[in-house]
Amino acid sequence: MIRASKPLLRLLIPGQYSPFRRLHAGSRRRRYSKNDNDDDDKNDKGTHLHLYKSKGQHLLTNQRILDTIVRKSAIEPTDTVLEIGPGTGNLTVKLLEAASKVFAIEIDSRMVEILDKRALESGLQDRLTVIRKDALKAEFPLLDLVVANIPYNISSPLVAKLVFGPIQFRSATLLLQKEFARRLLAKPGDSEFNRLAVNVTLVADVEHVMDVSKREFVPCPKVDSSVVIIRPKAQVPDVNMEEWLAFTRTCFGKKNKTLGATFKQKKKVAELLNFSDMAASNAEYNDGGDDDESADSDGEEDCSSSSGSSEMGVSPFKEKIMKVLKSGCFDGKRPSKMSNEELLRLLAMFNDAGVYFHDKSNTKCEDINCE
Ligand SMILES: C[S@@+](CC[C@H](N)C(=O)[O-])C[C@H]1O[C@@H](n2cnc3c(N)ncnc32)[C@H](O)[C@@H]1O
Repeated sequence: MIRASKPLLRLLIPGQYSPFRRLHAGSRRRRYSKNDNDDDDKNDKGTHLHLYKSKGQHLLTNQRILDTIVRKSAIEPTDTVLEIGPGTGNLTVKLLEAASKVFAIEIDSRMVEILDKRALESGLQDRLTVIRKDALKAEFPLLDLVVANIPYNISSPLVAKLVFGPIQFRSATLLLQKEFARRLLAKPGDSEFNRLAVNVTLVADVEHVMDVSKREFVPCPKVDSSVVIIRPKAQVPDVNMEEWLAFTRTCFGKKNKTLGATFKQKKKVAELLNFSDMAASNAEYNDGGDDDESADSDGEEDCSSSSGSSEMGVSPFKEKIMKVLKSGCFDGKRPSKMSNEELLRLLAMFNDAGVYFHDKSNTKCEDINCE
C-alpha cells in the first residue's frame, strides 16, 4: 500500500503536476506497506489514495505509451471498447476520445468514483459505462475491442475468458507482465514454450507491440511489462475445447519429457482408462447401444464398445496408448517442441482409438496455464 502525499485530484492527471514524480521516488523507497490489507481503507476518504498491491494497482502515467496503446488498437469512431481495470482513468480518457462507447470494469469503488469524476470533467461521460465488479465474474457486454492495462494477478484467467468466452471481438490490446507476454508469444522449441501458448494460439494470433519499463508505472512494480495484441482466429479447429485443455494438461505436465514416457505412467493410464470407459458407455447409450465403428482406429480391436473398454485392464489400455503413439511416431516427441497441428493430430488419433481426455478436477476454460 502506498499513500500519495498530495491531494487526490492532483494525482489523477499526469503532466499537470509533479506528484507522480514524488510518488515515484517514494515508491522506490517503499512500494507498499507490509500491511497490504484491502480492508484498510480508513485513510482513503480524505485527500489520500492508497494503492493496493493485491489489486495490481500500478498506474501507467507515460502519455506517449498510452497514446501508442490507443493508436495500435486501431479503434474506429464507431467502436465499443471494453477496458478492464481502468484505475484512475489514464487510459480511459484516451479511449473515450477515440471510441463511440467505453465499458470499464473496475473492482475498486474508489477508482470508480475517480473515473466518473474524470469522465465528467472531460465532457465525455455519456460514452462511459463503469461496471463496479470483478472482471472475472462480470458478464462482458457486446464489444468490438478490448484495450486494457490489466491487473497482472488475473492475466491467465482473463485471457482465457476472452479467447474461450462467448463474446466475439476484433482484438484485445493488453498490457501484461513481460514474462507472461513472452510465454504467450513463445513458439515450439523456445524455452518459454508452454501450455499457455499452445492453448491460446489454438484460437487466436498474438502480436508483440512493445516492451514497457517498470519505471513508467506508479508505484514502480518489480517487473517490466509488454503490450501484446490478441486477435481471435476467423477459423478455429473443430475440437472439443474441454477435452483439448485436459489433453494439453496431460501432455505438458512435464513438457520436456517424451510422450512415450509421460503416457507410461500407471496413474495417468488408469485415469485415462476410467474416463475413456465412461465416454464409451455414454456414446453407446446415446447411440441406442449400437457399436460406434468410427471409434476403432484400425478395426483390429473393438476399442469403442463399452464391453470392450470397460473390461480392459490398465495394461491392455496402456498398450493401446503406446500403439497410437508409435503409429504416429509420437512416442519420442517432446511437447515442448510440438506444433498445434501435431498435437491436434495426436488427439484425433487417440479419440479414433477410443482414448478420451478429461480433467478430473473438472477443467474449466479459465484453466489454460500450466505452471
Ligand atoms: C494495473 S492497474 C491499471 C490502472 C489503469 N488502467 C492505468 O493504466 O493506469 C489495474 C486496475 O485493475 C483493478 N482491478 C484489480 N483486480 C480487478 C478485477 N478482478 N476486476 C476488475 N478490476 C480489477 C485495480 O483496482 C486497478 O485499478
